[in-house]
Amino acid sequence: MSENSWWNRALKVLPGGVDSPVRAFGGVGGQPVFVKRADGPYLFADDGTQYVDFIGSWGPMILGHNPPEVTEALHEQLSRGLSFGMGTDIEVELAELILSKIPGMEKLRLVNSGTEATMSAIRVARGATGRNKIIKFRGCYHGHGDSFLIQAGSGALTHGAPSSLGVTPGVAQDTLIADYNHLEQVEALFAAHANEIAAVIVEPVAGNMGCVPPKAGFLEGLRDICTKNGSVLIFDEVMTGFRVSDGGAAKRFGVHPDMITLGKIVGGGMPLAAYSGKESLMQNVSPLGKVYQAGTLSGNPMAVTAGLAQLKLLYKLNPWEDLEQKGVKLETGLRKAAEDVGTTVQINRVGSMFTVFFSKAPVIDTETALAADTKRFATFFHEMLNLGIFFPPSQFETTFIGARHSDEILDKTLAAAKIAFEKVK
Ligand SMILES: Cc1ncc(COP(=O)(O)O)c(C=O)c1O
Ligand SMILES: NCC(=O)CCC(=O)O
Repeated sequence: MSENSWWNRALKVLPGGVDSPVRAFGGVGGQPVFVKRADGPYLFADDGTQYVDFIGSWGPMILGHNPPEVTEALHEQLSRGLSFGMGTDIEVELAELILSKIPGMEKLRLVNSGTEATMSAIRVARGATGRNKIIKFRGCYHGHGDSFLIQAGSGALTHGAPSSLGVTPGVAQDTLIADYNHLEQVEALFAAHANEIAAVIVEPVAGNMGCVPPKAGFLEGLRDICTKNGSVLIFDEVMTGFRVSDGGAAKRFGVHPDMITLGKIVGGGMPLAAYSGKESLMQNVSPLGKVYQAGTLSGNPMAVTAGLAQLKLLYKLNPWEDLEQKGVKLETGLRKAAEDVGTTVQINRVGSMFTVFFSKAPVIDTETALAADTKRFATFFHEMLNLGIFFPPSQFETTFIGARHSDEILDKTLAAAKIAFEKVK
């Protein structure tokens, strides 16, 4: 590696060489890949190497890279201008489309990242209830807002810093923690903090400690507890929205929260996210109400164009059943490949989200996720990468299947996995 390689140059100017920790290969070692371009199901590194992309920009690229419908819409919008700082017809169209698809949501506000969406949602919940505390789950990740960097998942878990420095004790004391899938802990927190809890925020399918599905009754139980206690139930669907069904996790599981945050897919690969809620909650948002939230680039026309074009294409193609079948094929195939070489793995999957855990026991919460063998995962990851298959570089992330992962690609992935499992054994 030359002194003047991009990685060496990056290390000199970007902390850890990256703009987001999960890109640094901290959980698997080795040097991160620099990507030059992407097309359909593939990423191309700056040295020209082609990889099958199972990261999908960490979720957004459910239809693969550069669908012509999205690219053409962006070219057209580009000729009209990049940002206006005023309302647009397309933001209204996007809001109408989202609200027509996501059950129970009556109003939304567009923002630039999932982090902004969740930060704003809890502000609304606090404003509406006049209460300060929230409950979040250990190993769930809701972006990097201060209130959420307590026992957080994703890069925080991967890099061994689930609770970040720089979050004041004053903020931290208002975030109560329970274990995912452990309703009794939520009940205990409500018993100990009656009338203090503004909101419970949850990833309806956890994706940031690896993929961990909700146990039967868990989401329903949260719904009941929040209703009983006058607390706001927030589904953070930044990852699951438009992915686990055509109406996200709320529709897939038939449980209806009071607020839903969206990101990733909703922006089609551009910086766009949203928080949504019942009218009674969203009427608190400024300028209608007294909860302030704003943004110079919120509803940016380029981002809205990408999001709108991808969502329209998504509903036209209706890929969810096909994604489920691809998921089944990968899950069964991976399980068989592991069995064939005599290695034990746990494969958790919900629709097109899955994680291969190098673990002997089922993974149902953070404790069991952390019991996985991250060294074996690292070997598996690098073997797959060498064979041209790019899985997320951490045991505690979710692998995303996309509509452009053809049968042939899935077969190639399974063949690679068998070789990789053999090496890990
Ligand atoms: C469930 C969930 N919520 C929130 C976020 C934060 O979104 P962003 O990275 O766009 O700030 C993420 C991913 O990063 C996520 O997976
Ligand atoms: N599952 C984790 C993410 O999607 C986060 C991506 C990032 O922070 O770069």
